Amino acid sequence: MTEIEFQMEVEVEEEEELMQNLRSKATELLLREEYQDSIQIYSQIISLCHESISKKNPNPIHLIKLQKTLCLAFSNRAEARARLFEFSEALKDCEEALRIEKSHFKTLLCKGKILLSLNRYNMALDCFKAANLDQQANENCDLVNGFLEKCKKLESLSRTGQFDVSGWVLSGFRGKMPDFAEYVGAVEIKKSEISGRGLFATKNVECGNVLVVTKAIAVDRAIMSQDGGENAHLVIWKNFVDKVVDLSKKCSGINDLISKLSIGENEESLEVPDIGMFRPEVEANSGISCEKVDMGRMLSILDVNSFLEDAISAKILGKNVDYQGVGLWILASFINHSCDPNIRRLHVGDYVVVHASRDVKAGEELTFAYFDILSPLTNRREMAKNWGFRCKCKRCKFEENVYSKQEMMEIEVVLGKGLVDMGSVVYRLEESMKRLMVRGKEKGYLRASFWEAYSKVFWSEKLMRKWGRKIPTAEGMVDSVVDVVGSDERIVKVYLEGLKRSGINGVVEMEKGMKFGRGIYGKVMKKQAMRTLLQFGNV
Ligand SMILES: C[S@@+](CC[C@H](N)C(=O)[O-])C[C@H]1O[C@@H](n2cnc3c(N)ncnc32)[C@H](O)[C@@H]1O
Repeated sequence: MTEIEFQMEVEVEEEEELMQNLRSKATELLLREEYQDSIQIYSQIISLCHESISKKNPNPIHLIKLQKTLCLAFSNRAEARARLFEFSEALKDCEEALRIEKSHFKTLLCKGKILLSLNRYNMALDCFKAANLDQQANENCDLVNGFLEKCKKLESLSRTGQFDVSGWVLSGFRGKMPDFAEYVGAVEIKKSEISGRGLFATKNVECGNVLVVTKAIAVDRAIMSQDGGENAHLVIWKNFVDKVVDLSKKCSGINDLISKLSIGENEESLEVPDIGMFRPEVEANSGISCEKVDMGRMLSILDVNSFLEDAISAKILGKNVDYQGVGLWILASFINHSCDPNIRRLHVGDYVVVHASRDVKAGEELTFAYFDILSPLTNRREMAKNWGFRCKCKRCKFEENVYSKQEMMEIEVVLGKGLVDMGSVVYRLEESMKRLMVRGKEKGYLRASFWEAYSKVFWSEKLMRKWGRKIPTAEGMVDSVVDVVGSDERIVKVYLEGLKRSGINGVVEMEKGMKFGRGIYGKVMKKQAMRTLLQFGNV
């Protein structure tokens, strides 16, 4: 061996030792979940490898070792970056690793998982299929097969929208939560007559059909103690805001989407985004966001667009009624409120499922209720005010008009006092509607507003004995209210109680009950599960 050759061998040995030390350090940091620091060390390894490879005449065996080290460093840096939601950078690292070793098992798994997070189910499937051809797949058979199955299922769900939570509901919400994928059905975003932009149906939609399924950008939840009060709400809100801000800083795609949301002012001048950008399989901007987050604007956006998971979600998650959650579901944020809505939302895990709560015609704006709409106009105005707007829906416009009549005002005042015979409130309202010639849908509007009075009468045998003959039947009242506000558990329960009392329990009546159930839960729930949730009798 010449002096030069000896010198080169020493250098190679020293370099290999240095690499080995760096690799151990980076792996340790990765395992300790100190991703940022591990990224730095992997970057150092990558630079060292590039330097050595670019030297003239490297020893072929050493070159192979360097390529292996480089491939692994790219792969591990991708893993760390993916953990930090730096998906675009992570994908670039995966490409570099796969350029060196086309079928690098670990990298293919990492790339597949990133693509799954980005809702690109088909491309993820290709990655896991390629990984399955590698020798290492034999030792990781269950893992790879699990991913392959998951991709196929999510791809099919995102294409067909045929979600089903029945099994989970029937198991009492125990066991594995059903799989959900992003789904964008027959909808588009357009200018709305209500305010700014809104979501619209592009086809006729049957009651219960799923229109959108989308995952929260961030959500925070807690079980409220009895005396938790204001403080507990503030803690949830703060955690939620922190999560959104953190994500916006890390991912420019998310930051871009959030910046399209309304701050509740000048909505008419806002850009109308193409629905295509919300579809799964679409390449989103997943780069690192360099922009600083404007906290004032962010807080206004979250104030206007975040939703509380409502009571049914608590039921769906099997938690108690003190359970509270707040989240941001971007596509759902384009949906306006109406007191005459045609869709409902159901929360399952981090997903919100939006479905038609009655039959919808192509071109109709899709609206859901931001707050309890089975309440009088004055209360609804108050709730809309808390949301920062004055409701411009058809029902509010009609009721504002009717309330100029003294007798209607008086009925609302009496209802507000509470301690009156609710039968007399219902009777007065029905008589006033006759006198004022209120008909059809408008009757439903007012009955929905005075729901509290109607339901108290229908639930009380005593009041029914006294007023039953003078007021409409429970079935008639339910039909006209569902016609305007869509289904609601409280309405269906009154309907079922009415059937029980009258002893009518026929197929037609139960079919109708099922249709109401589909309006509440959507077609994600089959008959048996719906019966359980609504506590249908022996149907
Ligand atoms: C979640 S955003 C709905 C989408 C919004 N229109 C947009 O263009 O981004 C909520 C905001 O929409 C407006 N909005 C929603 N429903 C409304 C209604 N019924 N009447 C008036 N404004 C409404 C209010 O400004 C509210 O703060």
